[in-house]
Amino acid sequence: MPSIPAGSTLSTLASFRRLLPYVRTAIPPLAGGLLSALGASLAALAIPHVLQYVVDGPLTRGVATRDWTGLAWSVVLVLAFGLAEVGLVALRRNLVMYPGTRVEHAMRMAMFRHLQDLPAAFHDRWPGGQLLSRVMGDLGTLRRWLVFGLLQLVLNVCTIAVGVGVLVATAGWLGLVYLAGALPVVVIVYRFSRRYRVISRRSQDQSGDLANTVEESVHGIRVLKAFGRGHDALHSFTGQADTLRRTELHKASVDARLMAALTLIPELTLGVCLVLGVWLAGTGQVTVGELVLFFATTAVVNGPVVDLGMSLSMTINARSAVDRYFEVMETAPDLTDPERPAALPAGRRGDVALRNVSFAYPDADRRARVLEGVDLDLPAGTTTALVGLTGSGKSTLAMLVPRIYDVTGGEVLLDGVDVRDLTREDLRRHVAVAFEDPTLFSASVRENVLLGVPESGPDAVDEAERTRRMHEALEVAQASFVHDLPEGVETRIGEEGLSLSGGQRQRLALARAIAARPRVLVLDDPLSALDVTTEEAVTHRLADVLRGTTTLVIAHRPSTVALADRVAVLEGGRITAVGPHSELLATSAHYRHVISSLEEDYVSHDHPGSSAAPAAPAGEEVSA
Ligand SMILES: Nc1ncnc2c1ncn2[C@@H]1O[C@H](COP(=O)(O)OP(=O)(O)OP(=O)(O)O)[C@@H](O)[C@H]1O
Repeated sequence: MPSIPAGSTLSTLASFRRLLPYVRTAIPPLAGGLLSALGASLAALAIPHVLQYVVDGPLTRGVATRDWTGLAWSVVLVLAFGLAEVGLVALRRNLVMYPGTRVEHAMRMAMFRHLQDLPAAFHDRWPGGQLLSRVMGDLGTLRRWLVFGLLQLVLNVCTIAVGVGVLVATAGWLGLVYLAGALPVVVIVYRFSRRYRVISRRSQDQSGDLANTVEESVHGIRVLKAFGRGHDALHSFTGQADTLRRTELHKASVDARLMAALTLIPELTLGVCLVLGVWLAGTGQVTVGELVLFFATTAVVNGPVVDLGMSLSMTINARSAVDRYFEVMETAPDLTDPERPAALPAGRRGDVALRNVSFAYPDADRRARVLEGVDLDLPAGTTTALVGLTGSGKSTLAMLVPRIYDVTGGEVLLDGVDVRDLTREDLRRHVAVAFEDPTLFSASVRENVLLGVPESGPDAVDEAERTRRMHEALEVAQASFVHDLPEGVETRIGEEGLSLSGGQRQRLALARAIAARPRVLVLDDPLSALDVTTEEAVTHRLADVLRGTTTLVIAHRPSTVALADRVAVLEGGRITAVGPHSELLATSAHYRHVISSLEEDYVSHDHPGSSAAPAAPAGEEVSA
């Protein structure tokens, strides 16, 4: 499990206070809902008073005087209070329903936005399932608490307070005896809260882990099937599901013990009160009507005492949900826009320069730098292939240009401006990326390809131009297969393009980068899944399109090197040589070594039986 914070040291009140910005607009309707609920409770508490009046008044006198008017009025009053209770409960439901869903929606949107702003290092560390369970499950828990648990908690406490006040005022000692029953309740509730909080947090974390396992298994279903590991995945899932089940059972048993105590203690107290009450009435210290009022009121109060358990557990679950939500929200997005963003100079066309760049992954040892003192110029309009042995840091270097990660030291300049001084929007507009492992979204081919073409804003591109760009990009990327899809470019492709082949997905990702018409194109081995013929066709067309665009292409295959004007060699975290392919072959032993290992990989893994000849730039001979 990565270093995800567990639990919070904040008090419950301080923890909930963080909700204020989201619930502010919901406070008036929620308060209205609370008042309606309190009104309903008061109406319920008023009914015993009418009963006392009936017993001590009309019932006693009416039998002797046959005056039933008072009794009739009492019946009308009981009916009126009953109807008021029902009406106020309905009003409460209506008042709280919409604000609750609004708060949930706003918090969900805020979290999603925040997740987009969080650095790639955060997503390296946090499993998707944990985030999913926070965005979905925890916010659902919080909504239910806001519209039900919170109101219920306040309502229960108020009803109990008013009810106990009425009991003490009605029957003095008898009321105090009832109140004494609250002492063990307070101790039990305190101990329960401490215990339940730990279990509640554990259960929510375990739900997140389980969601993560489902996500990983579904995502990697092909690998699991290919290696016949479905059974192992099921085994691991069953283990986690069992652990969660045990935690839930533990939670339920702690909850049930509280419920039992909250049911038993008031009943026992009531038994003592009954004996005492009968004696008090027998000795004339209270009237029969007062005794009826007392016990009818305890009947109203006992319900909220029992419900207190449920509203408390809902509150504790909600508190864990709030903690889990803010653990994500309070993670600072370190890839932020500068306060005073710089503008790219007009008339320049994408010079990229890396100056004394060093980089270490956030969780790695600071001394274990992947890059150290990298200096590299990518002149505007040129194509540079980046080569190096596996693990030498090529992808890492490429990710520094679009600020997927920020440099640890040094600077990356785009047309002389540090990329950290640009807004991310500006940067994304000018730098497009295609990765080896392309992600496509559950959307149409058109939407996927045009992802980087702005629809609105100062650089908005009109619909006709968007369509033109899409067709051009699809043609360059040799992705004409989209026209054979059931609805052509309007066909929705599955999550991450799972319904397409690896090569088809790569070509769409490449088309997406091309359609964005960036100043700078970063291609991380974007042709690796293509067959020889398609690769040659794409390479040929790409060379035309790349003219005028500054391109950094990570080469895992000799053929990709063929695209480049120059080659940069990454070795031991540094750029050790830059120059045309032929020059490097003559001067750099390491380059020859890298190229020969690329050729070996190419022939033995990718294209057995083929030679590396097409890979070499025209007129060059590749040799180790
Ligand atoms: N997210 C990450 N967190 C920590 N270390 C990482 C991360 N990604 C890569 N690394 C490490 O950084 C080093 C460079 O990785 P990188 O992917 O940049 O190499 P590469 O040259 O592109 O490799 P390949 O040719 O195999 O794709 C490797 O040692 C790798 O283990």
